[in-house]
Amino acid sequence: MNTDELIQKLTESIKVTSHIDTELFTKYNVKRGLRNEDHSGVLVGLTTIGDVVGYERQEGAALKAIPGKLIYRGIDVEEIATSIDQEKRFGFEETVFLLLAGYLPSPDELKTFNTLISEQRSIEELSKFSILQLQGHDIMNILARSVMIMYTFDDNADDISPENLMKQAVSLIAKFPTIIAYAYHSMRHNYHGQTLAIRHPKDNLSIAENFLYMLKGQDHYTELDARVLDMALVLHAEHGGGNNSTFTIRVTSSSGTDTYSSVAAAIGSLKGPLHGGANLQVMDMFNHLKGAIHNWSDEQEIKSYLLKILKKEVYNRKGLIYGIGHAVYTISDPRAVILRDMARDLAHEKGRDQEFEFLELLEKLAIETFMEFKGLNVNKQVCANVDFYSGFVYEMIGLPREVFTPIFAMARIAGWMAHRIEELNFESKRIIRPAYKNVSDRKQYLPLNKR
Ligand SMILES: CC(=O)SCCNC(=O)CCNC(=O)[C@H](O)C(C)(C)COP(=O)(O)OP(=O)(O)OC[C@H]1O[C@@H](n2cnc3c(N)ncnc32)[C@H](O)[C@@H]1OP(=O)(O)O
Ligand SMILES: O=C([O-])CC(=O)C(=O)O
Repeated sequence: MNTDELIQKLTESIKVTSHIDTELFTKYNVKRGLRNEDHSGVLVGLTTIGDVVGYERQEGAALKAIPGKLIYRGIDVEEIATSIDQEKRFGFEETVFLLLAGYLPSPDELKTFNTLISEQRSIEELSKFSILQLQGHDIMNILARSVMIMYTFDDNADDISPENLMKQAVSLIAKFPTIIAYAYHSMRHNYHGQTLAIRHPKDNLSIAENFLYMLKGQDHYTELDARVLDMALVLHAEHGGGNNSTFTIRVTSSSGTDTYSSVAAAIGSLKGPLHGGANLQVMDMFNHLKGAIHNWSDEQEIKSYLLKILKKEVYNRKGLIYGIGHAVYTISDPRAVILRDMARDLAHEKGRDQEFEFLELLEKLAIETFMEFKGLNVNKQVCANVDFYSGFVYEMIGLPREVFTPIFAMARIAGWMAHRIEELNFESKRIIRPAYKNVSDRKQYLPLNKR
């Protein structure tokens, strides 16, 4: 047997080794995906950071779907969004402070915090050149590797004392935009023959402005672009302990591992197309649908195509409509509602109303088609999630698709670090170690000469 044949044989074994009867989950009362029958999540922890609300639990009755709410440290994110919008100021730094400290900063605290972030943006020369040398097209992957490089250059990398954790949190939050901008330019230079532009971060700019500056250069972004990005960062900063990447940070932190290993793991989780990577998938799907649908306002044509997607007959044959559905939200994801309004206004300004109307119609028809397709098999209402409009918004402010998911990480690093700090510091902490029931048959060991 040659090695290719062996790989083939090993691959075929997956059908057998990975087969587990679905009814066994019911038999042993195993909650698939840590989810209850009614789709609500199995309670695995307590937190004081984010609260994600999509339904009400009524005594002795089924869950009641309600419009989604997202709360950061007790404060409704919609209130934060409204306030920064009305006051025409940047809100991500304040949000980060709120998530890390548990309260809103005073003007003086915010000013000092902005200075602290500014001071921490630069990457030491050695790490910078190591990052620039990293090969690869995927910036999420480069970001994860860059974070591991930071471990090498941190003299206190393994110190998990509260003070050091807070210092590492601020440093990572400040450096993520720099790393992402460098990684993007390096990728562009290496693979697309473009000029290698390595800008020093600028003081006195908000995180959103500095990222746009580092990515696009002076005079290549507007005040509105920066405000839109800032709002997106505020909306993506935190989402409770149960989302896949934050749970990853909590699981890895509970083993006592270092910050960089834990954050790299979370980046890997967020990249997944069912999680943060969906913002890219939505745009790919949208671009496909723009070509595949002849009449962008023909509801019948659109619905029959979406049905084919769900039946795995067209597009990538995965059967998923990206940007639709959520583990917690039912009637609405509050972030998608805000991003949809932003997308509408921006599309108007950029002369892309027709595309926006098509995307908005897709949202409505995807939900209808999904409910009709699933019929009685799904006892849950679905809605557009945060990823449905974000890519379109980023595209309109001139951001390249390669940074869509990294922007999510640039915001979520705040929530991740708040959860890591909580996981390592609450009194009743314990290593996260659930159980798996083994459902295989016992077999006798056969000596090599008898096989
Ligand atoms: C930042 C974020 O992570 S937001 C989520 C981003 N991800 C996406 O947009 C990808 C598309 N959406 C999905 O895959 C899902 O809705 C998820 C992963 C977000 C949530 O999945 P689940 O927790 O399984 O959702 P839920 O319990 O509501 O699923 C009910 C059923 O509908 C299916 N379903 C849910 N959403 C979709 C969708 N968009 N397209 C097709 N089928 C879907 C599920 O696979 C599940 O099918 P099953 O009963 O045959 O197993
Ligand atoms: O909560 C989830 O499962 C996914 C999500 O929306 C997020 O992490 O922002």
